[in-house]
Formats: sequence, structure tokens, C-alpha cells
Amino acid sequence: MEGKVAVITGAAKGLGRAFAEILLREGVKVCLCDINTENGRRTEKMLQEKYSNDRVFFMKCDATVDTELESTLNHVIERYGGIDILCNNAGIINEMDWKKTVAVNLSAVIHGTLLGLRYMGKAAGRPHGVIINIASVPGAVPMSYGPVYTASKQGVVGFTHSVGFLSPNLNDVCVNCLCPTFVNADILKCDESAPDFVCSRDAQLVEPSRKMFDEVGIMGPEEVAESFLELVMNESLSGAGFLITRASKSLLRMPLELPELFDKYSSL
Ligand SMILES: NC(=O)C1=CN([C@@H]2O[C@H](COP(=O)(O)OP(=O)(O)OC[C@H]3O[C@@H](n4cnc5c(N)ncnc54)[C@H](O)[C@@H]3O)[C@@H](O)[C@H]2O)C=CC1
Ligand SMILES: CCCCC/C=C\C=C\C(=O)C/C=C\C/C=C\CCCC(=O)O
Repeated sequence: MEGKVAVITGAAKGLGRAFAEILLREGVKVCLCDINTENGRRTEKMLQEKYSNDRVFFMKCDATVDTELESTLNHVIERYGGIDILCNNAGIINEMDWKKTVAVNLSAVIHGTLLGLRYMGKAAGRPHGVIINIASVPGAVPMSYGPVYTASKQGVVGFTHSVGFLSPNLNDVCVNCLCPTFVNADILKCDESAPDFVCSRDAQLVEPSRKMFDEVGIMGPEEVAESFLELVMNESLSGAGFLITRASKSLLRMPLELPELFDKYSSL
């Protein structure tokens, strides 16, 4: 991993910051992208003090703005010579502004992946590349208090499974996704005063789910980061999704209800 270059969207805090930190620990150079400059600069300072100024930097980037994402990747290539790891992590839960939720959680992930396939691996004259898209458990099961969030994450899982089948042969880039259960991050607050963290306000739907926190448990971002690192280092898997719970990590096969069909056609 020493000397590799990574770009992580939504890296100013939460899971994205934990992914950045574990890669830095392994000797990777990291570009932290986020829409939030204040948090981004704070995280940049903290990580530069720990790992050195030239191995990590922040770039303000709204992942939903096509030109910003593309110019960010170009900037990283100019600065570090290429990109080896791309994590499309930025995500929100906002059931009211559903178009924004789809834009951040799904469209930006699709665009990021397509750019990654162009700027990484064979297409860019680079060695093997890795793209990790961050989905969630609702990528595989319905989440009643967040139908739009669920749709966006199922889109990420379906897109990743599809694009990841061919990408290793075509581009020498593996594309996989992670589906963690609850992680201790601001997104869980569902705080009405923070417009981007709004889930369904229907108490009948939300309250039972709060009880689920106790049953399912809430992981620390650094626990998920360990699984993230494993997947980054795995050069044989592509088009896969990993379900990550506190107790275990398992491969998520799609389409869930048609495993035989999946086996028959997955090599096409
Ligand atoms: N926290 C949880 O329980 C779980 C979170 N996830 C997913 O993990 C990913 C990271 O979320 P968390 O760290 O939990 O949330 P978080 O709210 O702590 O961090 C999300 C980051 O994304 C940034 N962001 C939002 N919109 C952006 C945009 N348009 N462009 C660039 N950056 C943007 C925010 O400024 C923030 O820094 C999301 O995709 C989320 O859906 C998945 C499973 C569970
Ligand atoms: C009660 C308020 C919940 C707020 C949740 C906010 C964000 C959640 C983000 C996630 O990505 C959720 C991650 C895992 C969900 C785990 C299980 C879902 C089961 C669906 C259900 O029965 O509701």
C-alpha cells in the first residue's frame, strides 16, 4: 500500500475520515474531499500533524457537481501522479429533499465510479486500481423510515454488482461496495435542525427503529474501516458487496432471491 494514492468523498468526518486514517496508517497518500470546508480543514490539520503535510490534503468538492468531482480527480493526478483507490463515500439521509438524496447517494457514486474507471488502472496506464462504494444495509433490505435512502443504496449495490463484473478485465480496476449496519456518526442523529440529516418524521416508523439500535448495536467508524482496508487490499474480488455488522462480515449476493440465476450468468 505504501505510496498508493487515494481519494475519498465525504471524508471530513465519520466513516470517510476513518477510511482516510486507516489508509494513511498503511502509507497511502490521501485526498480528503468534502462539501464542508470547516470540518474538512480541521480533519486535514489533524491528519497532517499525525502523518505529515505532503501525504494528506483537503479539497472542497461537492460530489454532486460533475465538474467539481472531475477537476478534483485531475488535481490529485497532477499532485500525486495518479489515483489507485477511490472511495465514493459521501452520503446523506434526507427523505424530504429526495432528489438531493438520490443525487448525493447514487448519482455521485455512479459518476465517481465512471470517472474512476477512466482515470485509474489500465485506461490511465496505471497499475491495479480499487473503487469502493459505500452503500448500507438498506442496500439489501427495506428500511421503513427511509424509502428514498433505501432506493439510493439499492441503486449503489445494483450498480456496483453490475459494473464490477467486467471492470477487472477491461480496466484492471475492482469495484466493490460495503453495507455497514449502524455506525456512530452524525447521520444517525436524524436531527431536524440539520437539514441534510432528516429521516421520515413519522414517529410510528422511527421509534421502533430507535429500539433497533440496541438490538443491532452501533459500530465505531474504525471497526468498519478495518473491513474497508481488507477490501481495498483484496485484488480478486469485484462486483461484490459486504454486509458488515458488529458480529460478522458476509458477502452479499445479488439478486438475493435468485442465487442460481446469479451463478449461471455472473460470468457473462
Ligand atoms: N452512519 C451510519 O449508520 C451508516 C452510514 N452509511 C453510509 O456511510 C457514508 C458516510 O456516512 P457517515 O460517515 O455515517 O455520515 P456523516 O454525516 O458523518 O459524514 C458524511 C460526510 O459527507 C459529506 N457530504 C455530504 N454531502 C456531500 C456532497 N454532496 N459532496 C461531498 N461531501 C458531502 C458531509 O459533509 C459529511 O462530512 C454515507 O454514504 C452513509 O450513507 C452506511 C451505513 C451506516
Ligand atoms: C431511528 C432513526 C434512524 C436514523 C437512521 C439514520 C441513518 C441510517 C443510516 C444507515 O445507513 C442505516 C444502517 C443500517 C440499518 C440497519 C438495519 C435496517 C433495518 C431496516 C428496518 O427494519 O428499519
